[in-house]
Amino acid sequence: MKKDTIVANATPLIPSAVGIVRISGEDALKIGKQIFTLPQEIQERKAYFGKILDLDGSVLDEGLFIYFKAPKSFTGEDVVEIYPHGSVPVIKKIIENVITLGGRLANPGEFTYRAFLNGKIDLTQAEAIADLISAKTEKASKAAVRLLEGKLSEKINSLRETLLNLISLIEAEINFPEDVEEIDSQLIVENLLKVKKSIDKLVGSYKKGSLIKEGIKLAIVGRPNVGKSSLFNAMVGYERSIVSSYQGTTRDFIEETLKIKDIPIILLDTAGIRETAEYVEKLGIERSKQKIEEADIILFVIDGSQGFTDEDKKIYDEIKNKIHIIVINKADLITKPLDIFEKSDNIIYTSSVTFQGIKDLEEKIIEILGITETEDEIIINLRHYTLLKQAIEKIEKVVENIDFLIENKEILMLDLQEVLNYLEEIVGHITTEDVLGNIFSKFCIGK
Ligand SMILES: Nc1nc2c(c(=O)[nH]1)N(C=O)[C@@H](CNc1ccc(C(=O)N[C@@H](CCC(=O)O)C(=O)O)cc1)CN2
Ligand SMILES: Nc1nc2c(ncn2[C@@H]2O[C@H](COP(=O)(O)OP(=O)(O)OP(=O)(O)O)[C@@H](O)[C@H]2O)c(=O)[nH]1
Ligand SMILES: [Mg+2]
Repeated sequence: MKKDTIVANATPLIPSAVGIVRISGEDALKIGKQIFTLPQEIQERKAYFGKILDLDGSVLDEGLFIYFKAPKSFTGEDVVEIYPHGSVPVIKKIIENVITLGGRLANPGEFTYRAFLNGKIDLTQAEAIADLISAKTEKASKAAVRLLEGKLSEKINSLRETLLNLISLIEAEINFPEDVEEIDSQLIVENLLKVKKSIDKLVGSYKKGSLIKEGIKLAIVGRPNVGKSSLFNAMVGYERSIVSSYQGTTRDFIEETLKIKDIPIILLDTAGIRETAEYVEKLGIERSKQKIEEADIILFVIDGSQGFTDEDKKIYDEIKNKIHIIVINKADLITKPLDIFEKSDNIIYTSSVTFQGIKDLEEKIIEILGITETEDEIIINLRHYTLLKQAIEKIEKVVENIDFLIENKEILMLDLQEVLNYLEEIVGHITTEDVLGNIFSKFCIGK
């Protein structure tokens, strides 16, 4: 079946130095030749400078033209790229003309989808492209690039091989019981545990992966007037939140994003929690409590000059089971450390006046999250995480029931096949339309 030829801008439609229009499909070159002045014979993968023509032959712009001959292109199909200046009307006109000449506007993610269908990239690599484009920090882009380079695929493929070997041994025994040695369950268990260990490690990296990708929600919590908003401002670096000596200054929560050691942080200033609040303040306190629920870490702030009051204690009891750091603020007003918490490693003294302790607090946040530098693969994708978890669960069941399964090799086969399927789904050897639709619909046009 002949696939239609698709076209889209590969660069955003905003005024810029240079833009790219990408055409992919069987007619890419035929169409491209009608809208660009080229020599009679052109070579593939060579940049040509020339005029970009309108359909009436008039000149739209001058630019570059590159022809990537199938299958040596991003999509694996014939691809033509036209590089005009980054002028919005020019780019739009080129696309319109390509459509008039028989092309069709690409759906979001369709170039990448074709690269996947044509075996140029696997599913994890396609997902990596989306992650790379949307990465907000260098750490996130590095993790995505490793995925794009196929590092996860390599790992998954080597695990698949181990499973396939096991499956073929068992299959041989089922089909030719006379000719092959009986497999002992020890060997199966050993191999499965080896596979499980690798998967465990990947699964364990997901928390870090999602922190790197999505950021960390940090809520500043405490009773009124302890200096939450002052701390918030000190951390974001400007007077974002209103500070005053009046209790109940912050009514609604306030959110700002910042980076600590290249990790995106969503910092929340909340209303001081107290019981004797009036109506509007009460609404704010309700919101604070809701934000506490959603936060990854709580910065529990007390006023060092007043010590640990009964009111503090009440709030502390509500948050102490969540990951938290105790911030003893207004440290400039005290001369000796408070001896209120027996022995917690998670106490930091800060002052929003002298800025003492702010750096330590930031370091403590990173330490508490356990984000250390590693070169190991990091799972940044929920789909991968879910499938890996399912694979682990199945392996555990098999190991648990190995005595039964070794006597019932057909069932054992099916179980191992199921583990294998989870891994195949990750790289995209087995997929449903739904999964693919879901993945590629998240792309932007032109990708
Ligand atoms: N101009 C331009 N820049 C781009 C892209 C693009 O499509 N066009 N990309 C789009 O995402 C990324 C690069 N991805 C690409 C991947 C493969 C091939 C390619 O031509 N592959 C051939 C030849 C490989 C080779 O010579 O080693 C192949 O795989 O056969 C091109 C771009 C980022 N930069
Ligand atoms: N000396 C000193 N004063 C501080 C410090 N941090 C805050 N303050 C003062 O404490 C008062 C209350 O500060 P805020 O930051 O508004 O307190 P809050 O916890 O946000 O209060 P609510 O929004 O009412 O819950 C203000 O007068 C601040 O100037 C500090 O580290 N040292
Ligand atoms: Mg406040």
